[in-house]
Formats: sequence, C-alpha cells, structure tokens
Amino acid sequence: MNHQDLINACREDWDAYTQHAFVQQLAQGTLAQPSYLHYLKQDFLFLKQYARAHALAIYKARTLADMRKALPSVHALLDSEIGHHVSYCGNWGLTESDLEAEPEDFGTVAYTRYVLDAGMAGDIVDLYAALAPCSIGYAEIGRNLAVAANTKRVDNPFASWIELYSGDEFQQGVAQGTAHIDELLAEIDVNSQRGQNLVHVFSTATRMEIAFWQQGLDADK
Ligand SMILES: Cc1ncc(CO)c(N)n1
Repeated sequence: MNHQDLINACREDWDAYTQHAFVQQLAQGTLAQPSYLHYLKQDFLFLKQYARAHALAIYKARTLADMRKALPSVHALLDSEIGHHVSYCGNWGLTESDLEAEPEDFGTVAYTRYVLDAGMAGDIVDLYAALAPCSIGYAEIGRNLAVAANTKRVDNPFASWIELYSGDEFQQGVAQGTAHIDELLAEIDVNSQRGQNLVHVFSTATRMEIAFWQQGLDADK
C-alpha cells in the first residue's frame, strides 16, 4: 500500500478536510478575523505538540536511515512553520510566550494527544499514519489555493498562510516525507489487519483535521 490508499479509504472525510469552508474563506480573504486568530493560536499549540511527535519518530525509528529522514521535519516545524505563526501573531501584539500560555482548546488537545498516543503505543508506521493527514493535507490545500481561480491574491490578509503552505520549502518537505511513508507502507497489504489499522488511524486524524477547521470557524459565533 501507499499513502494514496490511505486517502482513498476515507475519501469523503478527506474532501471535507481539504475543501472545508474555513479553507475557502481563507482563500477568498473573507474569513472572520476572530476565527483566524483562534485558529492560528491553536495551531501554534498544535505545532508544538506536532514537533514532539516528529521527535518521537526519531525515537521510534529502528535504522539510522529512518532517524535521519525524520530530522528535517523537526527542524522545519520549530523554525519555519512555528516562526510564521509567531510572527503573524506579533501583528496582534502577541509574543511567543503569550502564545505558549494560551489555553489549549479541546480539539487541539484531542488531536495532538491522539497522534502522540498512536505513535507511543505503536511503531513508526502507526505514528506516520497519524501524522500523514496533516502534512499531506496541508500540502494539497496549499497547491490547490495557489492555482485556484477564486483565490484572492491581492490584499488578502491570509496571503502569508497560502505562501507558507504552497511554498517550495513546505512542498518539498512534504514530498520527501511522503516518499518515506510510502517506503514504510510498501510491504503492508491495505486489506490486511495491519493495513486496516493504519487506515483507521489515518481516517481518525483526518476527522480531527475537519474538527480543527471547525474550531476556528466556531470562534466567531
Ligand atoms: C492542524 C494542522 N494540521 C496540519 C498542519 C500542517 O503542518 C498544521 N499546521 N496544522
């Protein structure tokens, strides 16, 4: 199996995630500011836990080659991606330590601890099945928004988000990560018990992504 089998096995949820109203409003520049602010603060907290989960991949790796492949994402998360969120939140007068002191919303706790638990209880493949919807999904969304006819490119307050996730650094990082996941999945049959367990983990994380967008939209109610 490969990552495409994981996506195909939860196609409806996958589309609900990658084409969520939050994403469309962000692309069109119409997303309410409280929604974006809440999302970005929660995503900062998400990324902190997500960096821990990538560090766990190094711990769970059995070979040096797998350990090395897990390292660049830890680096990219701690520098570029979290860096973007901190600097954007700086426009609202929030510092990194303000962000670290924000309370985690329920969806943030649920998603991040689910991923960490899948990895701690399982092996590196279980961990990557839980991590994959994040990276592969955001890369797909970034590519879609970069070419979509109805993306607002001029004076869109969320342009930096689109640039981050459609940009070369993120796209290349995800392409490398996805190739690694595919290598690890290659020896597993999607219809085996093991394959179905991985599908379950991947689709649960995908549902958590939908809830994460919704958590942002709901902050404007
Ligand atoms: C919730 C979520 N999923 C995926 C990504 C991409 O890393 C992110 N920043 N946040």
